[in-house]
Amino acid sequence: MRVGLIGFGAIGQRLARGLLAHPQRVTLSGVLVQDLSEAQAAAQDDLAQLRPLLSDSRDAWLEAAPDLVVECAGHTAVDAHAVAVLGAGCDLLLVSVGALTDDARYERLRALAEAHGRQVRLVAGAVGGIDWLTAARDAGLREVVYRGRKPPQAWRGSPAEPGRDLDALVAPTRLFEGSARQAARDFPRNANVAATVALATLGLDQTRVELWADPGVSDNQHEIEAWGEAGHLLLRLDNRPDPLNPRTSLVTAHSALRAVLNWRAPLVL
Ligand SMILES: NC(=O)C1=CN([C@@H]2O[C@H](COP(=O)(O)OP(=O)(O)OC[C@H]3O[C@@H](n4cnc5c(N)ncnc54)[C@H](OP(=O)(O)O)[C@@H]3O)[C@@H](O)[C@H]2O)C=CC1
Ligand SMILES: O=C([O-])CC(=O)C(=O)O
Repeated sequence: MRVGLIGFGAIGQRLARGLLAHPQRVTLSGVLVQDLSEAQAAAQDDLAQLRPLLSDSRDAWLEAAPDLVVECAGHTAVDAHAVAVLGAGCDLLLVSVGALTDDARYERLRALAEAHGRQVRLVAGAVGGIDWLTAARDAGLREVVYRGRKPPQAWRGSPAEPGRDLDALVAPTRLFEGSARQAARDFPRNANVAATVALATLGLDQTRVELWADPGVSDNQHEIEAWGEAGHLLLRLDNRPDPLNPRTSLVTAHSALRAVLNWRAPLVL
């Protein structure tokens, strides 16, 4: 299977490294980047072999004929490239799940995938339990809450920063309380998982979200609680941040890698 990537940041680099470790199962067809010289500089050591595969031209990158494209670049990249990728006949794995808080975009991508006989899949990413949640949804769910808790510096550059000295926080501070739709829209680099949990369960408007900056934690904590006919789920993950981008959990790239390797595997777990 030929796999193309969009984005070569923390997730893209870690995922590329993982794909290169499975040459018998996947071939990296190309990496679409925004800033070519920055990407060339990032492609060091074991990633140096990727330099010829980096491209800032979507047409040239698509000419390498990926079967599957993994988006790991952000909401604006979904906006810019998802339609063209599906139009070119590729499957699409989205990491920036929060981009689907736009209902029109969601429906457009779904319809395009259907028209081309392709699939859009959403990565589980930084969270777990999505299998239980989707099964419990079919059994009947009443209430779902997602709580995200990260160190203060992980919220830099987000709407929580203006008017707040993140470095001076001495106690856990709630930055947001509301719907998953609003959380994922307002915090596009921190709350994609709010959209993932919501899309797997009660939907973007019925799933409740709290986001916290907590000077007492060093991991990215994700807590999911759900009540329904199938029972009660209480799940907490203490995710190591990716050193390249501390607002992103290190496991996210591995979740994308697992999804790619499972795409056509004869036996999947
Ligand atoms: N589902 C999940 O569990 C998670 C989802 N995410 C999502 O994944 C995204 C990527 O995360 P991460 O790798 O840590 O972020 P990084 O900021 O480390 O890397 C993103 C890279 O994508 C590049 N980029 C941005 N727009 C485009 C574009 N249109 N075409 C090509 N490249 C582009 C950026 O370039 P530049 O620096 O020039 O902007 C940057 O190099 C996040 O923005 C978030 O939306 C993140 C964590 C968890
Ligand atoms: O990686 C994480 O911990 C979660 C994250 O940033 C997101 O959902 O956007």
